[in-house]
Amino acid sequence: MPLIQLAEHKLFGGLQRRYEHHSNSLNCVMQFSVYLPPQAAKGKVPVLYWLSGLTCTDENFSVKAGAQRIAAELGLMLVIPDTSPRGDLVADDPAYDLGKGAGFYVNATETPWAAHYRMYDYISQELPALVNAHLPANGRKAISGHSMGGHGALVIALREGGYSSVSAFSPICQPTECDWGRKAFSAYLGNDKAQWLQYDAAYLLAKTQTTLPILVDQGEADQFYPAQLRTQALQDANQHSQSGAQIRMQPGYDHSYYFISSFIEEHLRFHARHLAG
Ligand SMILES: N[C@@H](CCC(=O)N[C@@H](CSC=O)C(=O)NCC(=O)O)C(=O)O
Repeated sequence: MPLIQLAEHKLFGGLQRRYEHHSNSLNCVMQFSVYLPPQAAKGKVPVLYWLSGLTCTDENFSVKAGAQRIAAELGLMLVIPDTSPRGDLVADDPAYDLGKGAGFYVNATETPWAAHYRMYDYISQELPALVNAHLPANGRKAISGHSMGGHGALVIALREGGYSSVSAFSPICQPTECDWGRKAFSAYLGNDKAQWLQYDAAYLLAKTQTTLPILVDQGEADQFYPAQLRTQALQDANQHSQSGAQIRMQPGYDHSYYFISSFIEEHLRFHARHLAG
């Protein structure tokens, strides 16, 4: 599928671009953003995929996180997808935590969602193939995200392999046991809780024997902590699996992009180290 370039801005010596394409997984037209660091003008570079949270598009992280200055220094390409399928033919819900803007990075099996809501396949398969085919990517990749996107990043990295590292800000760690997750998973996946567990980071981490480098930051003043995020479940799973994940509590920080912009540099340096290794 061809990529149509919608916008381009020079930024810290590199290029911030927005693309549109038809997605076979999602059966609709999608947009995503890319930051190409200056090094990408001369050769292929590693890629960090960023998954955003509820209500976001690709623009929230692009505009608010302040990631591009460090990505330019480190020679990291940033690929920033949308959070759900889009368009008039796509099912939606009036609530902010279901439907458009709330794809939860799962492959829906239930009506009316299954026709388009296949964000797991889109992020883990289709988008990397598209990036590798059309952009100067060197084949090495890492993944990160925030809240619903932190859940998506952890689940995809733990299930798929192939990522050098994973990190998350304020992830929904145990969606099978919180209101956001139970609502979305009932709608998208139905009532069989065995199906839900394949998208539960705490469950997956407890079972894993992975040596994948994992970094998680959680603000202690986050308005969704602990009820929706259930960080303790990830900490328990980490101890159980001895996976060596760094799960850091950050006093005073809330759930917002102010938190993300305070620690994004550390996350990018963490990923760059492992992408180079
Ligand atoms: N509108 C909702 C909360 C929506 C919200 O806080 N979204 C977060 C992600 S939450 C988990 O996935 C977000 O990133 N918002 C975009 C931004 O630019 O801040 C409510 O009122 O509770």
